Amino acid sequence: MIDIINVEQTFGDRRILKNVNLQINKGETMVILGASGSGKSTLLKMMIGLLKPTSGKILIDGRDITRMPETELNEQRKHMGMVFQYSALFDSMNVKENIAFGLRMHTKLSEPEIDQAVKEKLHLVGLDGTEELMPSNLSGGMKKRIGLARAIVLEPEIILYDEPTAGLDPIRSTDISLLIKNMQEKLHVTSVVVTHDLKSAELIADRMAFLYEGSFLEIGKPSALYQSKDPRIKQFMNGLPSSPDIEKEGDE
Ligand SMILES: Nc1ncnc2c1ncn2[C@@H]1O[C@H](COP(=O)(O)OP(=O)(O)OP(=O)(O)O)[C@@H](O)[C@H]1O
Repeated sequence: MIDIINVEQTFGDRRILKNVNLQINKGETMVILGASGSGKSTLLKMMIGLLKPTSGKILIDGRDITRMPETELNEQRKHMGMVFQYSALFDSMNVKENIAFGLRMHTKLSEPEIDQAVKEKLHLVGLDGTEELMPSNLSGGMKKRIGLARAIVLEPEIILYDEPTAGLDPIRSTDISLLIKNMQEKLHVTSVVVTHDLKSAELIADRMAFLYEGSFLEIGKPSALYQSKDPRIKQFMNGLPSSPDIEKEGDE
């Protein structure tokens, strides 16, 4: 379980996250929604220990990663996979080496075992036989899939996704969302997905959390967000243009 307790983040004099609390249960898919700049990626970076909060705690299975020494944090990260917004593949490595990277870093698997693990993960993401391709020869959707294969290669208990469907056309976006769902069903991982893609969120979320200017306004089943009376949530869920009146109304 991931337990975010009273987390605050300031950059200079800007308070980006304000007293954030969120519990993510084992095996669930939590989707974090919110407008650009609301602090979603900042929170995700904290969950994998890339950024330390200004104050507060982040417990993973009861252990506070914000206070862990680097060696222990690295150990913890082996149980976590991250899918980055722009795939973040190594351009000079082929698909196999990109996926095998974590295995070479963190395990002592033999070459045939690595081959087998890469093959299995490529099969899971529907890209059998692409081991020798270079990232420059892959479409955006394929790169996302390879990013996903790389994130699951160490069979993590937690997968964090930063905008997994960003930059994809609607059909590819649905493909990736279904893949995330499929992965969830097969691997029973705990997933945290940051997105503004509502269609994708609906397909994959067990629960949703709506971040607004650094605070959660609502955390609950998707229906709770769709039925919310808060004008700031209604506006986002209905894709309405921003209006100063809505912000004023929401602050009352
Ligand atoms: N290292 C940093 N130093 C200073 N400001 C930062 C830093 N990282 C993020 N910010 C600021 O914090 C705010 C929240 O950024 P964040 O990337 O978390 O938002 P987001 O909700 O993920 O947005 P988007 O959906 O556009 O990716 C932004 O105003 C951003 O400029």
